[in-house]
Amino acid sequence: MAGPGLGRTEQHRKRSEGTASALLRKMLESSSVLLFIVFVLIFVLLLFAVLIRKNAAAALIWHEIIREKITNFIMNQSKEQRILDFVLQNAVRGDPRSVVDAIDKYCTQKEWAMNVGSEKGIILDKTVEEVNPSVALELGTYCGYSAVRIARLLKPGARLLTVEFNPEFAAVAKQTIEFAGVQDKVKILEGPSEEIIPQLKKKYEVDTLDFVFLDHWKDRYTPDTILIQECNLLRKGSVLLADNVIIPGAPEFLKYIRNNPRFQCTNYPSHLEYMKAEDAMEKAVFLG
Ligand SMILES: C[S@@+](CC[C@H](N)C(=O)[O-])C[C@H]1O[C@@H](n2cnc3c(N)ncnc32)[C@H](O)[C@@H]1O
Ligand SMILES: [Mg+2]
Repeated sequence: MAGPGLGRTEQHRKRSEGTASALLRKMLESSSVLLFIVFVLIFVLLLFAVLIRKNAAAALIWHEIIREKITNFIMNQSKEQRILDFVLQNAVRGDPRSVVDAIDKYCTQKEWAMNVGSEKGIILDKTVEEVNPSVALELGTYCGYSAVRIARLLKPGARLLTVEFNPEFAAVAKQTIEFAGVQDKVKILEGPSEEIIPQLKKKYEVDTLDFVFLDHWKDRYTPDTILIQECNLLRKGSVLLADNVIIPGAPEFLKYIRNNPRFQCTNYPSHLEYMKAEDAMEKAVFLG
């Protein structure tokens, strides 16, 4: 009688041991899977960190997509609003140079942004001083950084028309420009460049443009340069300056403008705003 009873207990014990070891095995298996995932994640993050340092495209994805979206979500505020807040708190009202410097400081130390930046800004300044325009056009206003940079160099009575199709960016730029005290020289034209350019003559009383700064989406550089010519907005000696011809890059524009006998081109090697990656600006003088 005792034998079979003991056997059942033994069987039960063995079954329990079996279940426990299966559970342990499962736990070990799942924890090694977890460990493997953690290692892969760390490896991907390290790889990405190296890529960010070495590769401008990876850095832009990190700054413009991943980091910016996370920060916007946490702070419930756009990066452009943060740039404006920094300007309002750190620059001097009515002093355009301090506005430019504050934006450069924010974008160097806190968050990357697509302003022309301090290094290429010097090329922009020199070109504006050289041309000394009465009427200037900027394609791509963003937060108003380059608009303030250009406007501060304009002679009395000269004006800058700056085109921006993103209403949020245009609103930030308006406040930046007003704070810098250059609002009398700058007019923000809200809308897509392809719609605004044909309106320049009649609606905005432009005869010809002395200076054009191309800094909007790169695939619009060529069609908008053609449109500007078709609308008879250039005179002999008008100067176009195109930013970011290397990064993000405007190869089609470079091909078009350098092979066009009506333009004389000069390339100014530089670096992508707030980064070490190589970039350049292309100047094109309209020969008539
Ligand atoms: C690189 S950012 C301009 C930066 C600015 N020039 C600066 O240096 O401070 C480009 C801007 O062009 C605007 N944009 C792009 N394509 C456009 C178009 N076809 N018409 C009007 N705005 C455009 C974008 O919304 C963006 O704000
Ligand atoms: Mg640019």
